[in-house]
Amino acid sequence: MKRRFHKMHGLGNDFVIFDARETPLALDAARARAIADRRTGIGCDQLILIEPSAIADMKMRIFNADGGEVEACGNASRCVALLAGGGARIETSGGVIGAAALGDGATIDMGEPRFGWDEIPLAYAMDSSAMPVGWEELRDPAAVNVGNPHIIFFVEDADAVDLERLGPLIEHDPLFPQRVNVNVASVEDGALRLRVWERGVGLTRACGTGACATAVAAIRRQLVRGPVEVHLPGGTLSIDWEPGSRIRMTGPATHVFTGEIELEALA
Ligand SMILES: N[C@@H](CCC[C@H](N)C(=O)O)C(=O)O
Repeated sequence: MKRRFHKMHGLGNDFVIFDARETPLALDAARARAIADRRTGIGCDQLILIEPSAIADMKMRIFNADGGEVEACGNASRCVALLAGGGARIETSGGVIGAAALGDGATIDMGEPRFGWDEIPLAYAMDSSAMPVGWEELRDPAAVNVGNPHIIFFVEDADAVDLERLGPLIEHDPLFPQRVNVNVASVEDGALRLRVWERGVGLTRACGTGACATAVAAIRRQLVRGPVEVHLPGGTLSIDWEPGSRIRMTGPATHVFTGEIELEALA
């Protein structure tokens, strides 16, 4: 049977989105990998499955290109908000988030960040706001869970970091029992320049949860004040947060095309 999908992106972080609210769709890791494969499948950074929810307007399930199911995706949340139109409460395995579509983008209430070492999670106890660890020139990071786990390094020049080499080393370090998304950021004129090595994908054009985690870590260190603009290779997000409150992320979402795929032909 052919299934309809939407190809969408948020700042170049791209998705294949299936609406499975009426007709269930079985997606395992092998099938997710086959669809995400840019040579033989449709190609995307993440696969998104919209399902019915008992506690919100809909449920969003997220699969990385490596087939692993994960808890949160900021850029996909804006795309799903655009598809839903208007406002929606979206259940994810990282928590319920609130979405409001606005023209060609959306504002998302991404919930409260978590800082406990066991909430990130880290393998052993330490202060997640100033971690006494380092990998080559990347030192003194902070870790934040915004539904999914992130580590953030503040550096002089984010563009100068060899993230393609260091990203996978850090992602797979035993300090992170669930692996981790790796962010390198520099402060520029009260804004943040950010590059992200995403867990289960690699370098992406943008990462919404990475922008949220980095803004929160930078505000906690008093490097910037919210709302802060976060400049990623694919474009800019605005992130607002103050200690004790929920994170708000605003940015664009783009519908590229609607297609059909014969799932049985894959994997
Ligand atoms: N691209 C996303 C994050 C997707 C999940 C991430 N790779 C993880 O494994 O946690 C975003 O925009 O937030």
